[in-house]
Amino acid sequence: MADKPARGLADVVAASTALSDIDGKAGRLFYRGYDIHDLAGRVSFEECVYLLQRGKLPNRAELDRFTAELAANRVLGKTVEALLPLVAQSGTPMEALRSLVSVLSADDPDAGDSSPEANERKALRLVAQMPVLVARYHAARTGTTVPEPDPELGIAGNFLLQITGKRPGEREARIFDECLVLHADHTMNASTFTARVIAATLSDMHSAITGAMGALRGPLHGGANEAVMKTLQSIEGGVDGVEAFVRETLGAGKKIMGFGHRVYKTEDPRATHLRKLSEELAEITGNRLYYDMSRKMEQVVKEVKGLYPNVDFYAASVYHYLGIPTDLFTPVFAISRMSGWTAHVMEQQADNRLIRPDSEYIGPRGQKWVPIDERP
Ligand SMILES: CC(=O)SCCNC(=O)CCNC(=O)[C@H](O)C(C)(C)COP(=O)(O)OP(=O)(O)OC[C@H]1O[C@@H](n2cnc3c(N)ncnc32)[C@H](O)[C@@H]1OP(=O)(O)O
Ligand SMILES: O=C([O-])CC(=O)C(=O)O
Repeated sequence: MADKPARGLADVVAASTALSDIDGKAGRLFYRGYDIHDLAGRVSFEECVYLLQRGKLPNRAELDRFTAELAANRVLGKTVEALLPLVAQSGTPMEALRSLVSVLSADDPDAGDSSPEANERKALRLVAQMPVLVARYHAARTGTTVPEPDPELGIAGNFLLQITGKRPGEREARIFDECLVLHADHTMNASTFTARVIAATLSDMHSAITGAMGALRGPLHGGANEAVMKTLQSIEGGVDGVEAFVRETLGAGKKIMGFGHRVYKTEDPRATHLRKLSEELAEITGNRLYYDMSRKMEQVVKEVKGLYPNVDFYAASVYHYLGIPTDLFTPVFAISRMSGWTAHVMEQQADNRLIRPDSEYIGPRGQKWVPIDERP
């Protein structure tokens, strides 16, 4: 007989990883041993991708080569190009993009090859393609065209350029770059676990990433950033309406998106940075509304329920201030997390064993089969 399951696998150690580590009590996060507080604002997203996928921080020459390879792979193949206009008319962005990510494998020159070398190339391509895919998807659904990438800009700057149609200010590009670094990896979160389960059957990289996209979409995971923005926009009376909204919502036993975390029992260290970035953008844009509402909401939720904001909470106002449409917030999360997912797939397959836990049977036993015509 199986043991009682840990509900939601809480506290179960499901894999070994050298990619990231969390101290939930102290509110600390590390990528390959580097404290997120040391990386945020200091390394570019490209350096962070290299760190996760290749195992070390790159030196100048390595980074230049890697950046050039990423830029060379910012293209979509003919199958995705053909399907984009059709898929862009359907469902939500995450549903459409999940399907399109799956289609990327049709044009991948390494399709059918899951060797470590092929996986490394696929991992780089997926990180390079994802921002272009989101921008092209957005253009297809709005009937606009995407500006050519600017060779002077990195992944973050080019994404803002392609989504807003305007060259971002230097500070805005750096702020978004920092957001991508902050979201890159996070131990055994639901989407990463999904990717590893798929990878552990020795399936292919694109299958694992497609599954991860599906898991990220839900509002209990990456979908929360979009939900936070919608919540802020739904509150009447701006800052003055926040307290009543929070008390009413929590009083009714409902959740407020962007708060709480399975692992952090204190402030999520990424929220510390995102709060500062939100405040800075409130100043730059001259629009403090969503930052001030967020501060108030944070204070009241803490007072009433003792919960802290997670990564999705201040990411919402930051992305809004950067001019990103609300329904693309979760795709933006995927642009960043692609680096972690792909690295986890490679790590899983480098030392693989099928992931197949047990279950506790709670149904009836001793049932007797009855012919179909005699069943009540
Ligand atoms: C990138 C990310 O994935 S970060 C997380 C993004 N998700 C969200 O922001 C959604 C809102 N938050 C939540 O739903 C949860 O905090 C999760 C899903 C993140 C973590 O879930 P779990 O560890 O399973 O905690 P669980 O949902 O059981 O919550 C424990 C208690 O705190 C309460 N709680 C947790 N989060 C919240 C919240 N955001 N609002 C109100 N109450 C909450 C629960 O109602 C529960 O209370 P109870 O013991 O009185 O019933
Ligand atoms: O770790 C988790 O459960 C969710 C999270 O914060 C993330 O994926 O960044």
